[in-house]
Amino acid sequence: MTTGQIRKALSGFYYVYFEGETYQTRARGNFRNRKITPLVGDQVIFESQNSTDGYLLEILPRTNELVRPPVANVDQGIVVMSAIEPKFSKNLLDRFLVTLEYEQIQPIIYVSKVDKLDETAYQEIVTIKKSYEKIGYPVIVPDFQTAEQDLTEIIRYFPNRLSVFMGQSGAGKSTLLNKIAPELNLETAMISKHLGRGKHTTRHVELLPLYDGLVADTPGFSSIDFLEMTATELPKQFPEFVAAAPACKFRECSHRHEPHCEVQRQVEQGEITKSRYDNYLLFLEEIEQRKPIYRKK
Ligand SMILES: Nc1nc2c(ncn2[C@@H]2O[C@H](COP(=O)(O)OP(=O)(O)OP(=O)(O)O)[C@@H](O)[C@H]2O)c(=O)[nH]1
Ligand SMILES: [Zn+2]
Repeated sequence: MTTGQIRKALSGFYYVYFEGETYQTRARGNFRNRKITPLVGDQVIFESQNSTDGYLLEILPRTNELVRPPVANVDQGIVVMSAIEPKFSKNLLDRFLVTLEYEQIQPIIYVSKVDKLDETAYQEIVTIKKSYEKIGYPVIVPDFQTAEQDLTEIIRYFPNRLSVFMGQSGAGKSTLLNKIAPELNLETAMISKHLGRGKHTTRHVELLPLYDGLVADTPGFSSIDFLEMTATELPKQFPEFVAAAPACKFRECSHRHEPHCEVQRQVEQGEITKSRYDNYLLFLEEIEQRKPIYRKK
């Protein structure tokens, strides 16, 4: 018995990596009955006499699991946001960030297509970068003058981590990944949207080695609804609210109507970015409206 990691799942087989070797395994019958589906990224206990006839015996506890792509134990999400075409959306960015925080995945923000901006629009992106860095998020914006992609800045986040790229369609995910690792030739693999569309392609995910880390060859969710999060969990996904909350008068402050709310005070003072707070209110409303509403007639 050995502990390894599932790096690929295909047609009922799980490919487990252990010390430089890959073992083809299946889930044991009694294992399947427990209704746990093994996921790529899982740390597993397996047994194998050779490289093709192994069995999965147990899945070790996960830190998280994504549905799209189906990957467990994700360490970081590279959120690719295009500066233009499609237009930069703080609403979308905050959706990604909230979801990643909820899954305990470290976000890295990368802004693409800045070479298409004029000086004024570029400065707006720089302002946005500063406001998110103040919260604690790494934001990578390529240099305007040279339009050089400073890849070293992003590459240093890869070692020893499992990364998933995400961002809306056309944001530049495959373009970026191909620049980072041309040898992976991900052009086709990353185009997830084409997979489900009538082509008889089996949807599968694979973890590929990249700069001493791993990257999922399929990008993450492109649009997000907060299906599981509750209204009380939402403010906990905004690090700057979490930092301010101990100074709120009420312990479970929703930072909305309560008096002596530190979050609202910091928004008024300009210490917390207004757009973050406005998006928080929008998301809160979305979560609340998800529940059935009973109205008196
Ligand atoms: N000028 C410029 N164009 C870019 C940049 N990044 C991506 N593009 C272009 O934007 C388009 C979309 O880029 P992709 O890399 O396919 O985007 P994607 O996020 O993988 O898109 P989906 O596959 O739809 O999810 C392509 O035509 C790219 O050439 C950039 O930094 N600058
Ligand atoms: Zn408050």
